Amino acid sequence: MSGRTTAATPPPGAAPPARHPEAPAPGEIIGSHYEYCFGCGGGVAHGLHLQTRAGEGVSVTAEFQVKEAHQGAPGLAHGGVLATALDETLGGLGWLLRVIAVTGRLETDFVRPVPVGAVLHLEAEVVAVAGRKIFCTATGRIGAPDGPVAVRADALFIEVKIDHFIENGRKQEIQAVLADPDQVKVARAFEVNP
Ligand SMILES: CCCCCCCC(=O)SCCNC(=O)CCNC(=O)[C@H](O)C(C)(C)COP(=O)(O)OP(=O)(O)OC[C@H]1O[C@@H](n2cnc3c(N)ncnc32)[C@H](O)[C@@H]1OP(=O)(O)O
Repeated sequence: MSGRTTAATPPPGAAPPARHPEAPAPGEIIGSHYEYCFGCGGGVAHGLHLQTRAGEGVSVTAEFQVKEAHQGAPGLAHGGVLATALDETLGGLGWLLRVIAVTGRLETDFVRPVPVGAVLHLEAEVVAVAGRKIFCTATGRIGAPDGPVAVRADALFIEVKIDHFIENGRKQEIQAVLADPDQVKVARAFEVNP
């Protein structure tokens, strides 16, 4: 964490995270959760195409190659795109806990500019859990897993039920997903999490 006390800082009494027994093994790729997700979907031409991998404990890693379509300033990644990369990597932590969770708060530090063509090596971990609240942190390093830190974030994810998406998403996309047995299977597997 960044050392500040904010809404993304675990309260006293928050529990350490517990890796779910059915979590993907360390090193295993966590597949895209939705083909049209801007962060990880293969169906989005200018998306980030992040491929997240389970790590040790309750952690994940991912790589993001910055493309021309991701620029803000000439030759540099847009800050919002970098925040998306952090957000998507953090979103992968739900697979380690086997809960469905969405971003409630994302506090981002931009430490170094990230050039087009660079590979951002991301890692995220859950710091603590308090009821439905999942406190987590992420870092993005340039060029290598031990490269210079370019971005970091503290975040609060909130556990939700599948209804969060069914009730709020645009009907045509929801109907398409519900008609896909593979997607329904993934979502239901999370719902029976004890
Ligand atoms: C499937 C995985 C996809 C992964 C993709 C990558 C991650 C994403 O980008 S997800 C998309 C972006 N996020 C969203 O769209 C979420 C939009 N927000 C919401 O839907 C709601 O505000 C939601 C669900 C987060 C919380 O609402 P609700 O379920 O009613 O819970 P609510 O009772 O308000 O809050 C629960 C607790 O969280 C706290 N909380 C909620 N939001 C915040 C916040 N922004 N800051 C601090 N605390 C918060 C509340 O204070 C409360 O705490 P306590 O239990 O101690 O009183």
